[in-house]
Amino acid sequence: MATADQVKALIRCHAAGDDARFYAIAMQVAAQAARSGHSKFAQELRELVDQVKAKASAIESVRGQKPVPLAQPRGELAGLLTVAYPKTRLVDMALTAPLRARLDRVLVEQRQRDRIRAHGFVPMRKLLLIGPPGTGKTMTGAALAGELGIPLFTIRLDGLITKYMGETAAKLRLVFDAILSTRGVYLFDEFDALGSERGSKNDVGEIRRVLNSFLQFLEQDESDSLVIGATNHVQLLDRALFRRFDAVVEYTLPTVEIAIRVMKARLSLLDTSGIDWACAAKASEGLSHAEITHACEQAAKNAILEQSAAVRESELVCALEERRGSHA
Ligand SMILES: Nc1ncnc2c1ncn2[C@@H]1O[C@H](COP(=O)(O)OP(=O)(O)OP(=O)(O)O)[C@@H](O)[C@H]1O
Repeated sequence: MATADQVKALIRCHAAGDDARFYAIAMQVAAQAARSGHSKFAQELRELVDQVKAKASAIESVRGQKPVPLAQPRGELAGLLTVAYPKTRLVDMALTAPLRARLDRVLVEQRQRDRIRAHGFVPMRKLLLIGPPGTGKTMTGAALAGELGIPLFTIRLDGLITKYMGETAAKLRLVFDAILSTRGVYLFDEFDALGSERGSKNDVGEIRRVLNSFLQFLEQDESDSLVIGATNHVQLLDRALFRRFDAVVEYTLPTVEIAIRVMKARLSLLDTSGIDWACAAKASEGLSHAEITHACEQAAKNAILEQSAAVRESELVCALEERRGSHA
């Protein structure tokens, strides 16, 4: 039977979340019980520990929260990709219900990808995010990586094209090799650089070639990574690109409700009891999530510099209007 010390140690391990030690002590108790002739109790205890351990490990792998070894792009890849390990979650974003549902669906399919594949289907993993600047496309890449506990690799295509003029297709191959070998969220930001016909006449030929190789790589890619293209200029994109993605997800400027959520979240550490949110939302009309966030930060800093814990509505409205003024 368990000694008083063992019971106390079990409680301490439980409080500290030290599962490994908790199971070890439980097994010690089982061994002692067996030695003292309580073999039925010992057997039951061992089985119980095995069951609980198996359940905990299944939950961990479904959540995809097993620690991912730190991946750091090396050699040539280092100039093409930047890596981050975001802690961002979808709850950190103010999202409309339909957008949230679409992103949740991506996560569900990712978390259950083995089951989906076992039945001969392919989980959703190639996403094209479209919409105006500052509406959360990049943040979505970070949130999906944060939710799945995998690294976020960012590839700036415009940089890739200008920096490696003439050899971009070969560089893209390196990126797609990485996509296959290291599971992560791969975000091709400023994606329109591939679909657009901007730049000098010489660039156009190069961009076409790169676009074609990109489409080929994307089509052949059967990895476990998420490949995300994000663009502010959907009208510039070649329609051929759309078909290669599993889903096209649209981002828009915030509704009144979403604007209020963005402001409340950004100012949550300060006293906002004096703010009429409907009035602040009116002043934020036409602004993106990013611009509203910046205006909140400005109003918050003003309050801090004035040694006040409260953000005044007039300060916030003024900061929002200043941002709107810079649109004109
Ligand atoms: N849905 C959102 N909820 C909360 N904050 C947001 C949201 N969208 C954007 N933001 C804020 O705006 C910042 C910039 O957003 P983000 O870079 O994701 O926009 P984007 O659509 O990728 O813009 P760009 O095309 O200019 O890169 C974020 O870091 C965050 O502070």
